[in-house]
Amino acid sequence: MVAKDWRTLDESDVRVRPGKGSRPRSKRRPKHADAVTAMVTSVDRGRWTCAVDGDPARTVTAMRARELGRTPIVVGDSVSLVGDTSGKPDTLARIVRVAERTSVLRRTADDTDPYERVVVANAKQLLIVTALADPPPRTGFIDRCLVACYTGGLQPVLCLTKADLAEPDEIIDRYADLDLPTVVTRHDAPVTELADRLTGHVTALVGHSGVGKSTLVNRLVPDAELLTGEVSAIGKGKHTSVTAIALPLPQGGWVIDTPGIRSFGLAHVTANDIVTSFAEFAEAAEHCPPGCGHLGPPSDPDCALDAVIGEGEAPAGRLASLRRLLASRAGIDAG
Ligand SMILES: Nc1nc2c(ncn2[C@@H]2O[C@H](COP(=O)(O)OP(=O)(O)OP(=O)(O)O)[C@@H](O)[C@H]2O)c(=O)[nH]1
Ligand SMILES: [Zn+2]
Repeated sequence: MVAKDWRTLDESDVRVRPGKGSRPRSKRRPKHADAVTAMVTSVDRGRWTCAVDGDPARTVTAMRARELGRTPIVVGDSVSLVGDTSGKPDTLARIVRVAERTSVLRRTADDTDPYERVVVANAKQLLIVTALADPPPRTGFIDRCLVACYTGGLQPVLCLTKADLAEPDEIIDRYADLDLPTVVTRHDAPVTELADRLTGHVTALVGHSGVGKSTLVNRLVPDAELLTGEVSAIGKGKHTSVTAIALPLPQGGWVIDTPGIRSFGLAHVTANDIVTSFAEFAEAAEHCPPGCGHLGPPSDPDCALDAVIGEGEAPAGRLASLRRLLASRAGIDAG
């Protein structure tokens, strides 16, 4: 992946306040020299649960310090805490700083919220959970998740569940040109391969209802139901839907479940943002006409990406895959 300036991804609200992400925060640091670092594991209106030093055994409830104003703080954020960081019952620490994010996932805007807010920060990977049958795979969903990964700075991993019901070959072939790591699971076989891929990392999980995501989470995280239940109970019945929660893996690392997320927001993503993630095409795209959608003829007849294939610098399937992703984004724009 081509290096990007992730500072510009700091804001969850992409439609307004576009310049705020570059405001230096370092000024405040000396004031809180005694702060401890923690990872946000869940959010509930005005209260953030944080794992000190990323240790799931040391959780602290915190509020946002006044000086941060309305700075968004989401699951996965790395924060600095001051005040009572003991984590004892009825204590409250203060979040005084949010570190620059290394990756972001945004949820789509909807009727209740016109902005594509960041819901997960700093995840290294996104596990895209798709059933091979019952429900059948939705490739459009996978494609949009891939775009969210490539433009948000995450490594996508495809997880194909219910392999006892259907063969994975067709879907694996479809993504062959994207070098997409793929894990195939079934409820009657161990999840060792998947666990190995997740251990030691922070991985967000996404999948449609019924694909077997909860089944997987419960096998990967022994106390998952308990942990998720506790968080959901906090804001019950008060317009609160848990959109993300980090659950600790027994051998280290975290999975961030996203129960409230049906799709990721891509309205801010441009065709060029996607092409930039494909190193072999990024340079050629600079020779395209202004505003090129890179889809090739007939909509973009002068697109320079075809020349890369003509010169044998990339396989045709790779460009076809890239264009499928571009089309999936365009589909989002069309509503
Ligand atoms: N045949 C088969 N069924 C499975 C497998 N994994 C899960 N299921 C079943 O699929 C159904 C849905 O599984 P869940 O884990 O609840 O799916 P989910 O994606 O969490 O769905 P929601 O809870 O609605 O979000 C359940 O009836 C599971 O028993 C599998 O590998 N093979
Ligand atoms: Zn082009």
